[in-house]
Amino acid sequence: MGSLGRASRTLKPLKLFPRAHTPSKFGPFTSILKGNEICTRIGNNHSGLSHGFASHSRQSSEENVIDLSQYPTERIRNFSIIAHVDHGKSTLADRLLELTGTIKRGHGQPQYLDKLQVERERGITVKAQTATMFHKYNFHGTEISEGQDQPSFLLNLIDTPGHVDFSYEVSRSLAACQGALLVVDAAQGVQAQTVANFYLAFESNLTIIPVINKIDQPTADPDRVKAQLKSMFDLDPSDALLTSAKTGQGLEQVLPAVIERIPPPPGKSGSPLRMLLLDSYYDEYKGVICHVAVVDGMLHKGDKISSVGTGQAYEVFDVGIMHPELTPTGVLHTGQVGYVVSGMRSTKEACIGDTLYHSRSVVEPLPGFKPAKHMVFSGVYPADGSDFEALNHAIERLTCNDASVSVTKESSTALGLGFRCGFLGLLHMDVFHQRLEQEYGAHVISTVPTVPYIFEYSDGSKVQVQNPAALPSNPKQRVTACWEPTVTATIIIPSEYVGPVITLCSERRGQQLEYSFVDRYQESDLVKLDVLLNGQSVDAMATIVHNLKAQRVGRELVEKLKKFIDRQMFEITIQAAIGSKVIARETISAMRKNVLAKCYGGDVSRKRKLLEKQKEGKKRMKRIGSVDIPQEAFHELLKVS
Ligand SMILES: Nc1nc2c(ncn2[C@@H]2O[C@H](COP(=O)(O)OP(=O)(O)OP(=O)(O)O)[C@@H](O)[C@H]2O)c(=O)[nH]1
Repeated sequence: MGSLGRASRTLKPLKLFPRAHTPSKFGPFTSILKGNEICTRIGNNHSGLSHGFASHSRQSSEENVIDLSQYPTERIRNFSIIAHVDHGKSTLADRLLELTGTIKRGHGQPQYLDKLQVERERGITVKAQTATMFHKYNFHGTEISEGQDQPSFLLNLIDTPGHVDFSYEVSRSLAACQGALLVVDAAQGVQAQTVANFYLAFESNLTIIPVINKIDQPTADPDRVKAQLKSMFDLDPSDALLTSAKTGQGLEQVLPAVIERIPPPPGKSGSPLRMLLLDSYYDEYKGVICHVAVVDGMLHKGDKISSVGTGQAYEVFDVGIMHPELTPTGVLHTGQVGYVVSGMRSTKEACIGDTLYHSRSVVEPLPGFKPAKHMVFSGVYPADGSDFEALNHAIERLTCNDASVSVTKESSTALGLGFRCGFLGLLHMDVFHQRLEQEYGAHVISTVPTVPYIFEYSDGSKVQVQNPAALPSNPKQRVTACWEPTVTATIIIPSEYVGPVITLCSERRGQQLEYSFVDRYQESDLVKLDVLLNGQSVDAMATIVHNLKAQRVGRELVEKLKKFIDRQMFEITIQAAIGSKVIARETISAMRKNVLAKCYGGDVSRKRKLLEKQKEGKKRMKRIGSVDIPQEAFHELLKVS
């Protein structure tokens, strides 16, 4: 589809905040923002500082204060919060952290887990973040004897991004979870990323708890959203939690639902250690800090561990949980999610999806993650050619925290040495550039983004081209065929947007393969079935039926009516008709009133007169058609289909 223009994706407007500190170019800088309780650092070359926690682990005197041995797998729940963009994941995460006392209420920093500067400026989550919470809860209402405390649960919450460009973060997060809160905006309802994230969770066999959020909005329509959840995902509407992360309404149901409905992690504590490397980032002082999920076994500080991916061995210097900052615990048990510092110095050592295990044991590697699929490629060059090495260093550090970017070195006659980077989308590319600048002070020039093409040359060879410079200037001379990536997409939109969307698609050379209504209207042979009483159509009884069923329905209708309409002083004909064609008919004979009953004796002419009068009356009533139809007849008609 050609190189992608910026307009092809909706980017969130950049909210610019005054920058109190301008990072010196590629040099270290540290600024300290103070919240009510937690002091968070941000900075450029303390890449961990960009997460707000790397250099701010809790005091080592706190080590072992949290006794993780109290949390066997039955008392652990690992869950992600997934949703479409802006449906309130991070705000809900804030409330849960407050509810469990993990952060102070009114900590002064909304969307606490959105720690990157780029996240705060753009108001979107780009990195999944884990936080460990502790919550006392009476599971299944188990009886608790007097003086005995409610059992405490260890809950690992992973807040994930909503934008499609960061869905790699979502799929990695789900690998550490057994359940997910599927948050849906009560006014907007199910959106594109709700569907995509639902299927990610569904395919990972996670327990999905629907949370209809923002119920405080005047346009909230939770019933409509429940119906969507049922029709699109077959989620039971009665399972949905109704919340407002803004006002706090309904939040008290969330953690009980997490504990009751999501199963504990399935790992085996007696088996040799297996840890899944979920994420990593680089800290100037500690080296690479790995986020891990302990699938089996147990990890202690001082243990020797090895990587399946690289075969290298390390000693564990520090181990702990994110509560919500790095909190050393000295140990991690089966099912727990935490961090490990083991002296890895380069990003190449921390391969996301890798299995870490005790050096002398033999283990089956964990499945890991599918490699990221790069959709957009662009060249990244230092603005000043002499800064190539510094840029190299910065990109290496940043890719440690964003494993979904592919990087290869390249050179350009005009720009010198640089890198060709693959991204998951244009927003991803934009965010990567912004992070390079904000966290590493790198000033870069990026080339026009392009999708990967395939070219076939006259010698029969096929090459994937991610850089226009790789093509000969007159491709016609040597290129025999070329291919561009396409997708077969299903676009679901409200009818008022159909026109503009079709225009947009055709502008992008999209071909419309099929067009249909989601609520599945289809051409049908329908007829109006009239009910006539004494030849007069009763509009309230008319119905629209399929032509094939008309005969049967018509017959049933007239039979039912015959049972429910009382005999009257005149004959009643009941007919079912399609247009002028009568398809069923019944008759209710007249009641014969004995008008001569009081006529004792008397002459014949008087009796005849009375009978004539009766006949006239019947005719009049029949003509007017005032047939009394009891209420039940209408009810019974509803049952005919
Ligand atoms: N009225 C109302 N607004 C809410 C509620 N929850 C969140 N918001 C607002 O919705 C906006 C988006 O909230 P976030 O928590 O950042 O949403 P998110 O799903 O984490 O967004 P991404 O991470 O970018 O996908 C913010 O302005 C919140 O203040 C709610 O329950 N009611």
